[in-house]
Amino acid sequence: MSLIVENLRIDFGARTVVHEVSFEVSPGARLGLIGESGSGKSLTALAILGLLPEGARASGSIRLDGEELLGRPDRELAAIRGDRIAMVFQEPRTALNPLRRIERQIAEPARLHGRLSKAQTQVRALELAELVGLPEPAEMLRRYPHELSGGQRQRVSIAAALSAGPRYLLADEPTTALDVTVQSEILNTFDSLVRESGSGLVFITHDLAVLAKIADHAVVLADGRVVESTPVRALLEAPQSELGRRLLAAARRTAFRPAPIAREESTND
Ligand SMILES: Nc1ncnc2c1ncn2[C@@H]1O[C@H](COP(=O)(O)OP(=O)(O)OP(=O)(O)O)[C@@H](O)[C@H]1O
Repeated sequence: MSLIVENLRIDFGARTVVHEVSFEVSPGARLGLIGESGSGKSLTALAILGLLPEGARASGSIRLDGEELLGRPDRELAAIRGDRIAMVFQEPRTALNPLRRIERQIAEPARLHGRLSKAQTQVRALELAELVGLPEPAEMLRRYPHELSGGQRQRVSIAAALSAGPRYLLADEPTTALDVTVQSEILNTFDSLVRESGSGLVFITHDLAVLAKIADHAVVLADGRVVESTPVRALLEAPQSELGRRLLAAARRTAFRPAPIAREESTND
């Protein structure tokens, strides 16, 4: 049982943006995809979900518990999304439907995949809202996304992603769009929930300090290529790639910088 990405390549016409990327994650394992902006992290995650943008062509292999996903019709991939693999996106504002109450969005994957009655759905939504730390959860469930803060919206996205109990969870920089004080709280909530759920995690980030909190294994991407694949501890102690060394130096600078400066940089991100 695992999610295996093998020699994944993504092209836009004649331009190759992801080159022969391979990694594997099993339920309960925590893998981080780390690289600078434009290195192909998001496209790799979108390829796994079958959600690549128009014009992108993927080749290689993506196997979910033994089944090939690449080339599967969208109808079949849609049945897998949210159920066996779920994703938390960078920007919760766009990930949520503005016209639906929070309760419906949180429980949507569980309901869609046919596991719960209406009454059970309501109970599950409340349970998840409490789990992800939404304040006054019963009242929050009646609101619409625009009536929540960015951090609260991201908590809703995390609850929705975990709702159907997916075996694998992809998270694309789920805290970068948030204020720095909210970031670490949400990261902690996310971390403990994923641990409890036992889902396999693919966590995307450009920040080694964040990666160190959440992942056990790191796949370092530069210009769409894997330049290092190693336990996070080894990456923190002795990075083997040039990019690994740069990411470590950047993480050390952030860690020793006074808080107000770090906050200013983070909101400009
Ligand atoms: N729709 C598109 N059409 C053409 N090129 C694209 C498209 N989407 C992404 N790319 C290119 O593919 C490359 C990888 O993009 P991707 O979004 O995966 O990077 P990333 O590592 O997730 O970056 P970031 O950290 O900024 O989100 C980039 O060079 C980008 O310009």
